[in-house]
Amino acid sequence: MTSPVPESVASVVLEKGTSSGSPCQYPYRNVPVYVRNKHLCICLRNKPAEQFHLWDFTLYDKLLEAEGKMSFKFKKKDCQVMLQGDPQTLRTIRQEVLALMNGLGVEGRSTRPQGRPALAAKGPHKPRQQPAQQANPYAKPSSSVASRPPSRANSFVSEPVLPRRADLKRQIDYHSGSLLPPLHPAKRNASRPTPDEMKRERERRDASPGGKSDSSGRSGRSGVSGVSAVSRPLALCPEADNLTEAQKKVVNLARYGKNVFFTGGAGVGKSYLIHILKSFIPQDTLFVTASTGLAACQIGGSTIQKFGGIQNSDDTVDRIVSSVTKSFQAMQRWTSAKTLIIDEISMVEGRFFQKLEELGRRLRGCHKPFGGLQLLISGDFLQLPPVPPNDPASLPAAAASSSRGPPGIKRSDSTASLQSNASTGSRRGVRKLPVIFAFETDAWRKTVQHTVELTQVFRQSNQQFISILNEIRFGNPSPATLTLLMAHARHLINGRQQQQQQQQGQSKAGVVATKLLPRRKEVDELNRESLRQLPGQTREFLAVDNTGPGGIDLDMATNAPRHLTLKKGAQVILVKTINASRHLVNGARGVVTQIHPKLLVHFPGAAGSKDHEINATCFDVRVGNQVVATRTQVPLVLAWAFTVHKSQGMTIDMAEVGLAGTFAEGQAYVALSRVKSLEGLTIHGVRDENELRYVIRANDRCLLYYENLRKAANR
Ligand SMILES: Nc1ncnc2c1ncn2[C@@H]1O[C@H](COP(=O)(O)OP(=O)(O)OP(=O)(O)O)[C@@H](O)[C@H]1O
Repeated sequence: MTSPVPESVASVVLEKGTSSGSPCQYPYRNVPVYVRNKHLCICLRNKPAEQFHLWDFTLYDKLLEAEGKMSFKFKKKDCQVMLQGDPQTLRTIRQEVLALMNGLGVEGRSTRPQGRPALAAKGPHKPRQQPAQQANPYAKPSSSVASRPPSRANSFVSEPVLPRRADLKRQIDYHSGSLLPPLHPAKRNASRPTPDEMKRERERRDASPGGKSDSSGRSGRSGVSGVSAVSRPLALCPEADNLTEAQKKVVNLARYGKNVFFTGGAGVGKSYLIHILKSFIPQDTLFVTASTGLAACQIGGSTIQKFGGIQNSDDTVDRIVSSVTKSFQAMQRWTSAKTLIIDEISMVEGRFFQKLEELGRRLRGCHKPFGGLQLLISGDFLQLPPVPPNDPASLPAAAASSSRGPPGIKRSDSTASLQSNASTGSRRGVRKLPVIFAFETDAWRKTVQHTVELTQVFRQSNQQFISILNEIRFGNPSPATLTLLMAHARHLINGRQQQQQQQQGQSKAGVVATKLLPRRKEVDELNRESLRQLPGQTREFLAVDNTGPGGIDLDMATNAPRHLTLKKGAQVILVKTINASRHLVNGARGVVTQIHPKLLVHFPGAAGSKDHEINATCFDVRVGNQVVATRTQVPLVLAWAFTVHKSQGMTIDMAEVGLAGTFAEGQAYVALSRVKSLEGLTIHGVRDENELRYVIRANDRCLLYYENLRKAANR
């Protein structure tokens, strides 16, 4: 029996079919809704509670979080329940219902549609029929179509099915807006160009002025290119109107089910694009992931390991397959996914990427790369590299047997890495292997069909600063750049200038520049010490965690701290967008102005001059559509200092970058590119231009990769 949820109150509309065929709606405002005794109960005023037995019905539920709406369709009773209320309440109700149905072994379906549920106008909802060609996930694929796995008693989700490319395309096109209706497969084939036509089209484009950079847009008019429809106007979300041509190209390739890698320097809008992609790809088959928990948190996804149900990425593929197939949920993710987004690919180790590709094929029972999953990959290989894996030869025998990399990887002979991760390794007596980037693997070559380079920088507007950062990205700063950067080095500033600079830094109502440092230990110490030195009382904020059945490490999976101590005057940064229209966005810097009775923070960049009250908010850890764990905490962290790794993906108003101890290629670039302007930047930890030159490093193989990319684009 499930415990009641008495505090769940929502506005309810019951829609019941009538004998005449037209449905009738019965609205009720703010009534208790809860799950009890295997029923979804709705307490109606002056009436017996409406009870929907979860055993009897096939249930299709829809949750529109942004609009605070959810609907359940009880197919056998020809009835729909539409709920409107606080998203958190709706989520709780939904989780209760689904958990109970799961326990009961009731069949149902969870969907997250793109549009509003047009419940009154339409007849009973019919789930889209999927082609029944599920492969046996337990067997190595011998052919693309295998037998269906035995159905599971405890399933509330219909049998997972293999996506077919044609269905995937149709679905993406359909959901992306009315402007792009589903194409008949025959028509699509008719419009698919032959290699000769493609060649002619390329020549035509190259001959036209500006044709190369504009391939996404005008080329489509000829109707010859494989992405011919790309010239159609986009009907996605309002932000899509602002997309650059290159960003639009990514969107259109994604709409056509292509595997795309979109890359570019810091601040070119890669994460922004992911939000756009999320707005039109069907949510029930889309999984948004990133290489690290923090990066995943920024785009509302999970880590790639979490998606794949991978406990230890050093394990062999055989071992991972055997553990994943024991987890129904992990299997369900692998088989129900049609599109997988991977952000911050630069930090995904090549051997692991190769394993993922094999896992995709084996677990989905399909010989195509990644088992036919559509991959949308984002990142910049000139930013932070992957952590080098352990050398199996230096591990104890048992561990070593599980760490051998998969075949199909082009061995790199050297990595000119500055990484002293070797030092971490050697501390434990474990050697590290040279890093292999994802783009160096066979899996990459087989999978990635299109690469789009985004070049327009949005984070910075000053052209001089943009070109300085570009030089740094490619590890090749000119003498003029080094001189200019050294002018921002703190130790060169005499006392008076330093004081002025501090005053400038603090002119924004007590907010000081955030220090970006290479190592976590220094960062923790600095934050602790700065807080200790502040006078006044402290107030503690403890997170309320729900780690879910998997016992997720919420420190890794969310940006919110388990334990936050604040004082009046503490430097803080918002780690979640709480009100975008008032610029209270993830990354906004502020200073605490009151801790009792309310927590007030002044954000100089926010709309309005008043201090803003900050309350605890819920951080969801999602795997695909499902919230698997939550942390409720005040969305702030101390911001005197941050690690460079943690800052990847952030925009920071004022930063003081500590370059001493920089250990990874691309690390200096990530740190320096967080600020919007040179005025917001101070550098320390380097004494002269030679030292500065030394820490600005880019990986040679990545440089070559981008050089080849440019050559190919210009060809
Ligand atoms: N087409 C666009 N129109 C307007 N603003 C944009 C556009 N694309 C990106 N931006 C803005 O540019 C800023 C940087 O974008 P974003 O964080 O997505 O860059 P990024 O490429 O992911 O950077 P990083 O590599 O540092 O993570 C954000 O404030 C974002 O809102």
